[in-house]
Amino acid sequence: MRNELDLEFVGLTKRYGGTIAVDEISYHFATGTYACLLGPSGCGKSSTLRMVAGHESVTAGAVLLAGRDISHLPPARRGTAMMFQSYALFPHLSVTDNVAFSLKMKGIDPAERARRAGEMLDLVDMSDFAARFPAQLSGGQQQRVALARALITEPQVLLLDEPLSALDPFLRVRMRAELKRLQRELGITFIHVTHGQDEALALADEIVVMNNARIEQAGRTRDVFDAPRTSFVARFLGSHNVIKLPDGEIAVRSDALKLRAPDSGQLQGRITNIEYQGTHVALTAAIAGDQDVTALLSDVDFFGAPKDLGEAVGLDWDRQAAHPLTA
Ligand SMILES: Nc1ncnc2c1ncn2[C@@H]1O[C@H](COP(=O)(O)OP(=O)(O)OP(=O)(O)O)[C@@H](O)[C@H]1O
Repeated sequence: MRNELDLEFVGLTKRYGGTIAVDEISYHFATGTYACLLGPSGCGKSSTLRMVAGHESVTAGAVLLAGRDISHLPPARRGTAMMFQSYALFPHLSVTDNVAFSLKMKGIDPAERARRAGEMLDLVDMSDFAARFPAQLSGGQQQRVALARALITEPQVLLLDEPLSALDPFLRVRMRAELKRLQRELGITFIHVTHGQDEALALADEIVVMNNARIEQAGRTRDVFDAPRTSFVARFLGSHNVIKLPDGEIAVRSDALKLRAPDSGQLQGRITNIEYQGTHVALTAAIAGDQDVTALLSDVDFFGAPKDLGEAVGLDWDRQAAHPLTA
């Protein structure tokens, strides 16, 4: 459903000289959506985000927010705020002054600035660190300050460019939950750029998968994951097999492939790898046409009827688990 505060890309295009970084992409983000722009390096994610933020000019097309074309407005007047990959805090300013910086630029008086910065630090659970300087904070703490600094402008849309990439894996998972909590509490749209599939699946209500400057597939996260339309999306999201059959290519989730006795099932294969993954066992089999497929079996199923390398197996799947691919 459309809402007057929604964000929309209309034929959004970015060229750098002869390089086309973003090629006429169109998409509508409902207000309050957590969306991830996902894709391999160089596919145009950051350029898209920077055009929304106003840090990069729009070559053609438009970014609409709340019904107005913001494509040519200065960043501070767009209703968006950006949180960068490197948090880019001012080293010589305290946490409070970093957070309050944009209010100072707007000429808001010191008492009001301190009050609103205090509220924001509370929101990101950093009140105890208000007087510290950035160098006295951990990476995760600096990131919370950067979030508070972006949110103090009360944006309708928060733009996040690889916000978790500088954190260690443990902290990354914790901050992921924090981001989701914040987005729910604020009810605003988050557009989060990542090349991590896990991150996108964990956070996003909607994912926009980009490839070669275009949107390859987009929609509700589960809809895209459950029914990839192209081999690129199936491979990029992972956990899928792309299988070439005589009548075309299909994607089948690894956990939907079932083992059968040799000479039964839809495909015949020979086991080439068995990988124990704790709760699951990933079993790879070579099938006709020099292809590999992976079946993800629960540990109980696998160890109930263990297999050996080199054994012949049949492979099968339910009809609704096969998704025909267009390319
Ligand atoms: N300032 C620039 N001048 C020229 N070409 C650029 C510029 N910025 C980006 N590009 C090119 O535009 C394309 C898209 O880059 P962009 O940074 O948007 O990709 P990305 O998907 O964000 O990649 P990454 O995940 O590596 O950050 C790439 O081919 C890149 O080399």
